[in-house]
Amino acid sequence: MGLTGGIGSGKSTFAKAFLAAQPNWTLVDADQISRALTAPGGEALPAIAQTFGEILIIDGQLDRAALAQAIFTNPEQKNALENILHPLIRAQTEQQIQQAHQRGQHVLLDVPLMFETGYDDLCTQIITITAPIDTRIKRLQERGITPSDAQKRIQAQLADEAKLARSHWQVNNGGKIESLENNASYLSKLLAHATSDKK
Ligand SMILES: CC(C)(COP(=O)(O)OP(=O)(O)OC[C@H]1O[C@@H](n2cnc3c(N)ncnc32)[C@H](O)[C@@H]1O)[C@@H](O)C(=O)NCCC(=O)NCCS
Ligand SMILES: Nc1ncnc2c1ncn2[C@@H]1O[C@H](COP(=O)(O)OP(=O)(O)OP(=O)(O)O)[C@@H](O)[C@H]1O
Repeated sequence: MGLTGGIGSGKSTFAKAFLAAQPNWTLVDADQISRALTAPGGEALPAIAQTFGEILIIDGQLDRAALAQAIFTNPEQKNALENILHPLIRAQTEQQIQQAHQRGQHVLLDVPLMFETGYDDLCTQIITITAPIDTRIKRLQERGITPSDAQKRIQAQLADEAKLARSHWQVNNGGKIESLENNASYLSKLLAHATSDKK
């Protein structure tokens, strides 16, 4: 089952509530995989240093804010970073999905760039979380992301309308967090029932 939505839409919050209701499901999270690849000692760091300069890595730690500033203001730099990271993220995602299936678990696959990077091929159905852009910007601000940085990332992503045209389920997260959690729990039960004889 695929899960997507623009930055700050509520994917992680939804995933947590979805999984809490279904112990036989596991989360595969492309953002988490990407962060592990770029954490100290991460597999992608040497190539990032070579392409963007050693200056971006301080005491083994990637300067994520500086790299974000570089890629979200320059499409060529964004391509260069994606060319390094996306094949590695894809390989690890497929590996984690395979391992989960071998354990007999169903997978909730959280990928912010689901359609942009063709991960929809891996999914039988896709849930898209939506919320008005100004609401998302406000929520992201509480997480320390400035409105202008949030706007830049939103502009680098497929619009909600295009995501919804290729999705099976839309969950609106324009309201209270409890309402998102209730919808996640409801949908997880519905989908677990529908997929009870499949992986
Ligand atoms: C630029 C980086 C270092 C900024 O790190 P930061 O800690 O600020 O953000 P984080 O990785 O937690 O991502 C937060 C959100 O930003 C958005 N985002 C990240 N990368 C991209 C991208 N290439 N295009 C569009 N949106 C993106 C996503 O909505 C994501 O959920 C980091 O996002 C990165 O390495 N991006 C490239 C890899 C990628 O494409 N990841 C996202 C999909 S798998
Ligand atoms: N309905 C809501 N009301 C208030 N705050 C919310 C609501 N839903 C999510 N949030 C908050 O908004 C922020 C973004 O939510 P979350 O991390 O779940 O989104 P995301 O889509 O996973 O984000 P990202 O794209 O950055 O990975 C979090 O701080 C979360 O606690």
